Amino acid sequence: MNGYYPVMLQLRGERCVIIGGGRIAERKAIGLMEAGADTVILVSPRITARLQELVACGSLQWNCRTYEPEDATDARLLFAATDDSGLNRRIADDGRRAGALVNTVDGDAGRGFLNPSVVRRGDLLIAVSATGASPALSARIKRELERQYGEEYGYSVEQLRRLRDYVKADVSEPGERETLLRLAAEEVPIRDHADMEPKAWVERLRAKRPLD
Ligand SMILES: C[C@@]1(CC(=O)O)C2=NC(=C\c3[nH]c(c(CCC(=O)O)c3CC(=O)O)Cc3[nH]c(c(CC(=O)O)c3CCC(=O)O)/C=C3\N/C(=C\2)[C@@H](CCC(=O)O)[C@]3(C)CC(=O)O)/[C@H]1CCC(=O)O
Ligand SMILES: NC(=O)c1ccc[n+]([C@@H]2O[C@H](COP(=O)([O-])OP(=O)(O)OC[C@H]3O[C@@H](n4cnc5c(N)ncnc54)[C@H](O)[C@@H]3O)[C@@H](O)[C@H]2O)c1
Repeated sequence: MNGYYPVMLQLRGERCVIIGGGRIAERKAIGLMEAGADTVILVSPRITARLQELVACGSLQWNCRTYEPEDATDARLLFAATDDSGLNRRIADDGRRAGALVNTVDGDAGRGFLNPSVVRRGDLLIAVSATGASPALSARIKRELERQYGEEYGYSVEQLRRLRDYVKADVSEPGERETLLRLAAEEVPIRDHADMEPKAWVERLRAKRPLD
């Protein structure tokens, strides 16, 4: 076991702090925003043009200066994303002392968290990691998954969620609930957008494979 444990973090309302403003900090910032993080703070004397645009439209806060240890205080996630590996190590130590989860972009992968490569299709989120052995392999597998799981999965997962809410409220027998939800998951992706009303869908599933 290499010690890595995958989780899905809910970042709404959580303070995410990125130290550095280069190409890699930009990728981390965009990944946070795609996840719906609403409190993202950049600390760097220089930032990329794309990051400047995001600051200008109010999506990110930018503290235009070099790192100070106080930046690590109260961060839920802290990214040490400068081009100075000694500094990245100090940032990571400060962050851990302050109780933050820390990502270090330059290879100090033994502690803290790593970013996986991500495919998003609405509420379907597929994350791939080679846990530092090969980011290039993670990116390649992501491209393969993007082809296999197209945009239609976004709509499908939305419908599956509605169906599940309906079934949880309306089907009391646990075995029947599980069978219906498993059969529905096997039907996706849904290409025909007609009649995905949960009630009608359940009726069709029951007709397709009658339940005891
Ligand atoms: C998945 C992804 C997510 C993201 O960054 O958000 C990510 N790297 C991506 C791409 C990528 N990064 C690099 C290449 C060039 C090929 C190569 O070097 O292999 C490519 C390929 C490309 O660009 O296609 C270079 C690189 N990466 C790290 C170092 C430092 C080191 O290890 O020493 C260096 C060397 C720098 C140098 O040479 O100086 C370190 C890390 N990169 C990680 C994640 C973590 C491990 C995840 C894993 O193993 O799965 C980890 C440990 C820490 C972290 O950053 O969390 C993102 C995919 C984006 C996508 O989805 O398309
Ligand atoms: N994780 C990955 O996927 C990955 C991929 C390639 C490279 N890297 C590593 O990431 C590092 C950063 O790469 P980059 O392309 O973003 O570099 P870059 O040179 O474009 O950016 C470095 C940033 O750090 C900022 N910085 C420097 N000193 C600072 C300080 N004291 N306080 C605050 N900010 C400071 C600079 O202003 C700049 O914005 C590289 O050195 C490399 O080791 C990681």
